[in-house]
Amino acid sequence: MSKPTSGGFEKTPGWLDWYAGPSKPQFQLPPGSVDAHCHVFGPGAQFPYAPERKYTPCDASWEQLFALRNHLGFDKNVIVQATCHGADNRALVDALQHANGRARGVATVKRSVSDQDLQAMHAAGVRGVRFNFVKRLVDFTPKDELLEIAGRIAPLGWHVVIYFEAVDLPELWDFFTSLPTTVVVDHMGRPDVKKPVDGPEFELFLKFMREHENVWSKVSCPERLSVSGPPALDGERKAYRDVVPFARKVVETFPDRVLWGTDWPHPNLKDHMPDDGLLVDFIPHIATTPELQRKLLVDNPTRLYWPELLNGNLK
Ligand SMILES: O=C(O)c1cc(C(=O)O)oc(=O)c1
Repeated sequence: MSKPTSGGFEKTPGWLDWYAGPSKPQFQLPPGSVDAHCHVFGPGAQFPYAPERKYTPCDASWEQLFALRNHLGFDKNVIVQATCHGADNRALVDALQHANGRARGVATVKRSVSDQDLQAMHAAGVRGVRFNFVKRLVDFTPKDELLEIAGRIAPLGWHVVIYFEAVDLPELWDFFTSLPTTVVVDHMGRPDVKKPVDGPEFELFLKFMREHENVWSKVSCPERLSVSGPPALDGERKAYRDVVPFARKVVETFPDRVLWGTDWPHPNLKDHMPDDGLLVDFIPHIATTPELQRKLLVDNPTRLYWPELLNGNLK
């Protein structure tokens, strides 16, 4: 049955709802694993979607997100502000405040944000801001405004999350490399997986990480990047194989600067909605040893989002 969006909103035509009844993963997540990229949507009646949004989703509440966390076997979440909420972070902050310390957040802010707002978000668990360059999702924000924001959040110990398409990296390079904080790339900078993994486009992304030790990457979203499929549905255990060489390359080259997330509730998928249990079962194909898995799922996200939990045991 189709899921609702509340508050009098109407879902974007063709919207795919998140998957109900995901399977239990066969891959056992290491203790302390973090789903480091997921979202909440609304609910619209409580937290209206932003007037400037490019899509209207079905609702996806923190209760539903935390139920998925428990079902899949994650310990914690990093909730990333979804573009359908613009720079209104209330749904995100509400989710963080209901998480009992088990969620941290990445917000979207404008130049007009006050220091008091930033402090309040920090107290709720926000640890970063997201700059989005994907044209179908957001209107353009001038770089001087983004740099000003980066300069203001840096002293809080926050980082910048960037979302862009691979073809735009050359043009954005100078801006990205001028950012003063840790920089986390969403979904590997969206490589075109039809192109060779050792071709010039992906090589530029690897060079970006190699030459800048402050740059991290989420090796997430095979369901978005895959061209050949097959989809992670109906028990399919060989899903998204065309993405594996790209994600593996990043995990193995930069094991201490990679993160993984479900991307639940998977905004804007057009073709299918994955079974999140099977998505978790994709992880051992891209992080092939227990050590790489522990770094990807536990050590790295803990270092970035819960540094206060470290007691000298983690590198
Ligand atoms: O590719 C996307 O459509 C997408 C959208 C959003 C968002 O709307 O925030 O977040 C993502 O991580 C991915």
